[in-house]
Amino acid sequence: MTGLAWTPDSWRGLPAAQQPRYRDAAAVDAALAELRELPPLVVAEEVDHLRALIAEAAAGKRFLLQGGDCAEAFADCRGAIIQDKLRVLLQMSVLITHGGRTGVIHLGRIAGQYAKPRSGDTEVVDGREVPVYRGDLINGVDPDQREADPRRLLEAYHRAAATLNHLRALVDGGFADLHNPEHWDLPWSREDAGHYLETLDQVRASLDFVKCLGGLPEHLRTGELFTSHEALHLPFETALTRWAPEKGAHYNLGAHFLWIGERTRQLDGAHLEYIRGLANPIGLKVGAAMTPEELRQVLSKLDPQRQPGRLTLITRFGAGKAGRVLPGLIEAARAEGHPVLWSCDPMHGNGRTTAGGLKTRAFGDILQELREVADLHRTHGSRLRAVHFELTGEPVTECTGGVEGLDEAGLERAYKSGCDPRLNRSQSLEMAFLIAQMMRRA
Ligand SMILES: O=C[C@H](O)[C@H](O)COP(=O)(O)O
Ligand SMILES: C=C(OP(=O)(O)O)C(=O)O
Repeated sequence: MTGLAWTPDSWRGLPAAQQPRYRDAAAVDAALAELRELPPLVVAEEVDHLRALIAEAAAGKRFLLQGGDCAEAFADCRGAIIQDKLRVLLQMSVLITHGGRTGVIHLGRIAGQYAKPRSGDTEVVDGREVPVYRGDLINGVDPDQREADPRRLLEAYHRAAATLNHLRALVDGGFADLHNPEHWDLPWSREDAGHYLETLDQVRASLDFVKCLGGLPEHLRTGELFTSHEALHLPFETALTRWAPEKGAHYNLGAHFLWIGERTRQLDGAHLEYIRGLANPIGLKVGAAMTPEELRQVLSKLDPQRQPGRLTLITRFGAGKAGRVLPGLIEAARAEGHPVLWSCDPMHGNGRTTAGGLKTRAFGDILQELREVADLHRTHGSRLRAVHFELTGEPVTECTGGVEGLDEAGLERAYKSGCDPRLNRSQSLEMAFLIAQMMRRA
């Protein structure tokens, strides 16, 4: 699996973008040494299982739903918040399953999504220039806590472990049971819910029917949940990388799935070097600047064996831009024979800042990109079998639009994200209804 001369440390010495600068190098080394000894958060068997499921999605037999916070906050490592995140993913999953007549893989941006790449090194808060917030793994969102702090490396591990422990308990304890009525309280009035109610009634009827037949088999009843985060902080990720002797391969066992972001995917950079040797299924963000030739080179680096389930290409172009770029990329992947899973992240190309300085995204732009990308795949003989969203189960006000008609003036009401705006629960569910409709029509 590993390429020539790859080791978990072979990225060192290559240019590594977006790495924090710490003042106390000895404290970083001590934290990393401790991390290397701590138990892994996931096991290689689960990772292999996810890779097999992703291979099925790429072959059109499943659908991958990846979603969660932009930047998980340590302070949000709380039962109710974790439960809300799981609930919204599961609700979306049921709608997509129903609409697409397909099994859904649940992949949270959760239990480790603590590091953020940023456009600049500093920002101005209340008239003061401070280092930019890079995620709780590195510094604090509070402008007085912006120095990179090595103690956060261990804190991140422990918060991720606690989050994952709670998620596993919820799933094992039946919270993920599709029949559970608590999943089905919609956040809208009957009027607002409009024609979604009809779909919901059909979903309910289907679940009742299955119940009459004796219920779903065990493996379908408790939805599995996998974890993912951006592999950004390379020393941290390396410390969570383990040799699995029974598999003869290296795995990052800090999450089931890791991805490389748009800002760190340089061909000769440290991030691609690090990730290429892992046995995990991996993702790569693909922005509008990616050329077919560059994609060919990336594919041969990350998936030389053309392994099903290995690579998910997560496009993030912005509404109105996919038509110019995507057909060439689809053709390049096909010509090279890579069995990639195509995913659409309609969030990261659609950000803008309001006059009042809040980062937001419009529900309409997000939906437009999703529709454009799905159509382009269809017309170019490819298939979109995955989506990637920044979302939360909480009633935040960060993105505009949706059934509730949130406008810019309403954003300040409950704006919580430390970095980019997320779909709230209502907007996430509406998006799932619309994805389900799209799939049914297709
Ligand atoms: O989530 C993605 C990036 O971290 C984020 O969009 C960067 O935001 P910035 O341009 O404000 O730094
Ligand atoms: C930073 C992210 O995305 P991108 O690399 O696509 O900008 C992200 O998904 O958190």
